[in-house]
Amino acid sequence: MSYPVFLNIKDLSCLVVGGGRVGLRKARGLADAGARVRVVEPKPSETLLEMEKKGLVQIKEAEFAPEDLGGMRLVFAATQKAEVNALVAQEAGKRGIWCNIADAPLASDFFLPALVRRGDLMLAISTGGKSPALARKLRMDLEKIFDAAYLPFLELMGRLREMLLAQGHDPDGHRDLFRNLVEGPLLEYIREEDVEAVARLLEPIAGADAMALAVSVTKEHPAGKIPEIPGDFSEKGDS
Ligand SMILES: C[C@@]1(CC(=O)O)c2cc3[nH]c(cc4nc(cc5[nH]c(cc(n2)[C@H]1CCC(=O)O)[C@@](C)(CC(=O)O)[C@@H]5CCC(=O)O)C(CC(=O)O)=C4CCC(=O)O)c(CCC(=O)O)c3CC(=O)O
Ligand SMILES: NC(=O)C1=CN([C@@H]2O[C@H](COP(=O)(O)OP(=O)(O)OC[C@H]3O[C@@H](n4cnc5c(N)ncnc54)[C@H](O)[C@@H]3O)[C@@H](O)[C@H]2O)C=CC1
Repeated sequence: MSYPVFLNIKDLSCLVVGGGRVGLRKARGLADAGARVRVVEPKPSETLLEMEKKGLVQIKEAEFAPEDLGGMRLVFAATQKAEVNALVAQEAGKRGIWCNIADAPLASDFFLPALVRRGDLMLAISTGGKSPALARKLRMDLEKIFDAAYLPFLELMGRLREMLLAQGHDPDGHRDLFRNLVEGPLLEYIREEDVEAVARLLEPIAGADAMALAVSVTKEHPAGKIPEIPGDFSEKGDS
């Protein structure tokens, strides 16, 4: 039985051993979450070198050596060689560093879910390592249900909550209000980019600011478009 968490890894030093297809995916996810990513890879690909140019990762062009683990908090063993991955895991274990092993789920300290991201909304899917192909398929199914409109929808809910909490705390009153908003037609109006209808729903809370709020949320985040979201590979379809 695993324990799900959302880690704050901003500025955390993370090591990816092996920058092939899998290592690259892990490195990208880490960089998108703001980690300091080092990749140990004797033959870096063009894509990996591009990432280094953009300042997303730092490459050490060499084979893994245990001293690479110095100062690291998370490590990903992602070479195609089982014995190298096992060595990485063993050395990380000695140092108390959490390790993800690409070819040995059961020996890993943690593994990664498939992700649907819509701004701060994040759905994580795990099959406990039984079927990554199923995790990927479910991710694609969920992307259709949780479409781009969820991004402005959640932005708006966040702003309304801020406004109300600034006016004072009233947990009981707020609960009903927020429940009605998330269960009502607001999402549909955002999807249709119907600014007037959104404003009408917001009026009881935002008063004179309702229209400005409705415009800013729908114009800043038009429902039809998903902006580049850190950590979002979901739109790329493939893994
Ligand atoms: C245990 C885990 C460890 C970890 O990496 O954290 C792991 C392990 C392994 N994956 C393997 C294969 C594939 N992995 C994918 C895809 C993803 N794999 C991911 C996670 C995980 N993979 C962790 C468990 C997650 C869970 O299920 O709970 C995802 C969700 C997230 C991510 O990696 O970012 C990402 C989907 C992202 C997306 O698309 O949204 C595909 C799909 C494809 O490419 O089409 C295939 C081929 C099809 C298949 O095998 O199912 C093999 C080789 C098996 C072999 O040799 O045959 C192993 C090793 C083994 O099982 O021994
Ligand atoms: N966890 C996951 O999501 C998945 C895991 N896998 C497993 O992940 C592993 C890697 O798969 P791919 O990325 O497709 O392989 P790949 O062959 O594309 O990449 C492996 C990389 O490791 C590098 N490497 C080899 N020896 C090294 C060393 N001593 N030090 C540093 N780097 C070294 C190679 O130069 C190569 O670039 C395989 O064991 C595979 O079974 C495969 C698919 C998905």
